[in-house]
Amino acid sequence: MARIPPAVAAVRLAVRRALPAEGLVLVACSGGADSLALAAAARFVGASVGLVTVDHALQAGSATRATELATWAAAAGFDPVIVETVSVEGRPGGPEAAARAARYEALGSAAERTGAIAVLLGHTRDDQAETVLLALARGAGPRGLSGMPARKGIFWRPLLDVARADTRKACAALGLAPWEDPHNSDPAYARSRVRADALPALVEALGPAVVANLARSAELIAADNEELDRLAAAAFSVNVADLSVMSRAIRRRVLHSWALQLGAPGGALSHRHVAALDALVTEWHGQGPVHLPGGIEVARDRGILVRVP
Ligand SMILES: Nc1ncnc2c1ncn2[C@@H]1O[C@H](COP(=O)(O)OP(=O)(O)OP(=O)(O)O)[C@@H](O)[C@H]1O
Repeated sequence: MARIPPAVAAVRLAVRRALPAEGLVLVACSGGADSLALAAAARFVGASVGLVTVDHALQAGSATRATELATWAAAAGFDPVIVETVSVEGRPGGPEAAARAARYEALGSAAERTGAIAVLLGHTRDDQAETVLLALARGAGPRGLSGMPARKGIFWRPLLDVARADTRKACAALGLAPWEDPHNSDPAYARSRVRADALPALVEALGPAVVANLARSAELIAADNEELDRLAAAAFSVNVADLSVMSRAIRRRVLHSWALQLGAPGGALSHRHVAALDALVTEWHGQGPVHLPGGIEVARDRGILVRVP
């Protein structure tokens, strides 16, 4: 029997560890090397595996590419095979954020329609290391430094421990020709520059373990972060007397989650906003209301934090 190429074996092992014993899973496949290698491995190890590809209709030829991928998937035995065409226009944020939001929405609705228990995403260890570096560079707190979770709801990332080089090698070994997204090498994006320059420079200076080590830091921080979130949820209060006796770490989490509950958009809510809320508790000198994103105002009124109507 022919020996299985190590990269193919590595991807299959990671997928085998993540997949449930039964139930439909959908692979979210862009046609890029990561999600193509993921799809091939899931098809090999999984009992019931479908494939969904999203056409954002932003690049020339995207519909043809989606059709070609769907044709391959059907021939390879994925069932169901779904092409979701989404409209990115008229959504808030930049084009990248809009495309991402539309994509996750379409993937979620495909899962709902088909009764799939999970949607598998192809993020690799390298993606995780890039995410952590970007988070460090913008001064993120533990939440950002936790990187991408291996599971969040129906979205699972089985390849977070797999090197990107292995997904490429696996595709080559299986005779699959991945699509190269021009966005990924466009230096206009910070992530592309991290991928092309910053991370390779760190590897050059500090050795190849840097990538796995950054990903491991994310995992360690994520575990602590989750525990702090649990403690904050249990201690939740907007009463100044209660807030004053909490540790800073817990109090700021309580204030952050309250701001989200009030409807402040998570993406726009920054460290600065939470610090201003914190000052209502710890540096009180009769200051005016704190302005949060989303037009929300919060003030301190007789020992309680309140939303200003
Ligand atoms: N057009 C697409 N159709 C289906 N799945 C996709 C598509 N684009 C990306 N994905 C899925 O998302 C994974 C990550 O892709 P990519 O890195 O391009 O997205 P991202 O914007 O970084 O995602 P995230 O918002 O999760 O960080 C892919 O491996 C694949 O599983």
